[in-house]
Amino acid sequence: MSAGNRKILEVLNGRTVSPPPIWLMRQAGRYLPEYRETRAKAGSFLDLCYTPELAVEVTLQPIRRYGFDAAILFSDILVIPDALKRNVRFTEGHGPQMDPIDVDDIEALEAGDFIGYLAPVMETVARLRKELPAETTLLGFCGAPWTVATYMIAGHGTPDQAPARLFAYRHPKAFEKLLDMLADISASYLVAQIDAGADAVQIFDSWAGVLGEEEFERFCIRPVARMIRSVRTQRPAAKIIAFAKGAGLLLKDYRRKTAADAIGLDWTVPLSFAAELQKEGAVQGNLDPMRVVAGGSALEDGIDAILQALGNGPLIFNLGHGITPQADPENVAALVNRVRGRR
Ligand SMILES: Cc1c2[nH]c(c1CCC(=O)O)Cc1[nH]c(c(CCC(=O)O)c1C)Cc1[nH]c(c(CCC(=O)O)c1C)Cc1[nH]c(c(C)c1CCC(=O)O)C2
Repeated sequence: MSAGNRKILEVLNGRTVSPPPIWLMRQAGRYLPEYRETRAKAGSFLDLCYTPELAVEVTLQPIRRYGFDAAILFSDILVIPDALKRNVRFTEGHGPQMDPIDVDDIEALEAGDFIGYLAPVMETVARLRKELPAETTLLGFCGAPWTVATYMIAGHGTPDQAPARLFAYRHPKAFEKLLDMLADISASYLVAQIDAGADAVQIFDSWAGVLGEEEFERFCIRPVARMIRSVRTQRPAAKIIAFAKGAGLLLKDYRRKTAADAIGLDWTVPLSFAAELQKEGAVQGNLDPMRVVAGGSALEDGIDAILQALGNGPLIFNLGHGITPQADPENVAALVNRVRGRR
């Protein structure tokens, strides 16, 4: 089977595939016992990301179990600040942490040989492309500049990204410089993943939803548009999914101005609006991850509503955000079967 038969690439080329192809954000993760087993063998979470043998194994686990149409490289969006020497660490129960960046640090920030530093990630991508079934699309990814910057500024996750919003108002020049730098190195990082064998890439802007209209334009649309232009200048055939969680009505602008091949939708996007967005190109989403935890009719009704509203256009079936550790693996099997029409 040639790459031309990979269903997700079909959809990214604007075609309708029926039933729609499916993968899940965070499909490799703690809800799977085999993930927890491999995770226990790695030292830290970053060791797992930087050990190709283990990263390949956890990427393949959900493909073996469910036969998803895409595998997503196992890594994290915070490998970029890690490569920028921000001392990133993941401690049990605390989420990610790193040294918070200030104005002077931004002036001094140098990309250095970040691609060399991230060579294990590219090796994971290359090994995956060799090991995956021919019909499975391999997705690379990175964080969008705004979302990565929120962690770099606070030094950890926060409920509303107040530290980054405040920093952006107080130090607009330094903040813009940080976003531009992240856009440029993230574009190079995506190009390196494509060269290593990724068929398409997704840009995660998980914190887009905390911004006002003007800030969304400056901090999300502008840098992501810059990244996509840069990737396409270097690799004209690149296929790109952009996921701006919580962007709501602003998704129309987001699609037009970034020119992404598909836009990811979270579960708060009304299906009638999603159908309107779909008239302008492919969409991905948008089942509430809690429906997968609930199972039963909550799961079935959620799936059916999406298929009914979006199944007759270019759709990549997905969740509206990552699957959570509480999800029952049996419910994921039921989800895949129902989307594929094996009720
Ligand atoms: C914001 C963000 C991060 N990482 C990511 C985002 C954007 C998407 C989103 O919003 O979910 C993206 C990400 N993180 C991970 C992947 C792997 C690929 C996949 O299966 O989707 C991807 C695509 C693995 C991971 N990244 C992380 C885990 C869990 C850590 C573990 O297994 O010990 C996994 C499987 C850790 C992580 N990494 C991050 C946080 C906030 C956390 C801690 C929260 C948590 O524990 O769930 C940053």
